[in-house]
Amino acid sequence: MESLRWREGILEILDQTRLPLTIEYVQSSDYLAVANAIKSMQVRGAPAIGSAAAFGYAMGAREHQNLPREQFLAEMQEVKQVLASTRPTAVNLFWALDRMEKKLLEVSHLQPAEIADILLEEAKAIHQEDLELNRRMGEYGQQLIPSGARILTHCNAGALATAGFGTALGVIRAAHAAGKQVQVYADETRPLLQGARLTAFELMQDGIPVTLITDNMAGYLMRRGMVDLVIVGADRITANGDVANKIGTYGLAVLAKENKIPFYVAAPYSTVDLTLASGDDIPIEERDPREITHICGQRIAPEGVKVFNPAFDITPNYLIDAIITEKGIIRKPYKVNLQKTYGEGAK
Ligand SMILES: CSC[C@H]1O[C@H](OP(=O)(O)O)[C@H](O)[C@@H]1O
Repeated sequence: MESLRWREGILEILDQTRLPLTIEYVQSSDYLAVANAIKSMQVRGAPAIGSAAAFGYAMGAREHQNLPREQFLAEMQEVKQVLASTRPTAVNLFWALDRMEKKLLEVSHLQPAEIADILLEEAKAIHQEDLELNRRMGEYGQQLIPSGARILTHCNAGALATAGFGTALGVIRAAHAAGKQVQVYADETRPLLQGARLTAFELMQDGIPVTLITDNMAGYLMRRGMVDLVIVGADRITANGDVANKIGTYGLAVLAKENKIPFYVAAPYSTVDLTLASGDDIPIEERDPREITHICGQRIAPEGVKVFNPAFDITPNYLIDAIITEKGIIRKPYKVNLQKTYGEGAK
């Protein structure tokens, strides 16, 4: 099951708002449709958002390819701005758009139609690269997974959040494939239930033992010695190793520290943002109050109740035991080791 796929000139997006009950690919015919799919979370998950935006940018180029070059280039700035305005926290969105714009500028001397073809190939390359990175990350990360491990995870950092295989779930898949008999506790992850709807779905499809719990049960399991490690994804990792991830991640990290349980983050280079010094600098998306007052369209809270709905939180670096990447396992001191791995001049 792919979060998105390019089929005969059309971007098909798996509508994750309808999973797991309905498996439906929606066809996005233009970049505005892709922007709406990102904003409405039909496609979600940091790397998947990056891929979708890359294809959206390429589709924008195709839509405008009959314009004179100067007008074409001007329109492409609007395309980038619309896609960049969809969600603020996952840096993969901006990483992908910057990479697409860089490619555009490299070939801006060509005819718009030629540029559009080149941009489509770049979007395909971003998508394929993410899949390859996830598999590499999985191989490195599974070295941290003892046989028989009972793993707690939060939200969905699986194939549905990426171009395939997953980041945190990619590590779990690789451990399972290596014969390590892992079992997973999946936080349901209020308010949008990515854990209940997506992670449980993915792991059951793969035959990986998964038990669904509510978010407020995590502490109970950890204190009772039912969890050997926690592994989550990320939406942005800053230069000092602070991590933005789905709301509730910070609480899990505190509970893990309190119970002396290893806490791991899995993410590719496109999630690392060395331009930000710390997690305090990461914009945190606030979403529609209806995501909290309603479930499946059914009101569960009083009309008019005040709501606060931050979609992410920040886990400070001292609570993170290792960051699993496609280049290996990164440990403290994160500022030094992230710079060494991803900074200027890194190999
Ligand atoms: C592999 S990154 C997945 C990451 O994205 C999720 O957020 P959302 O579902 O709102 O896009 C969550 O933070 C996951 O850890």
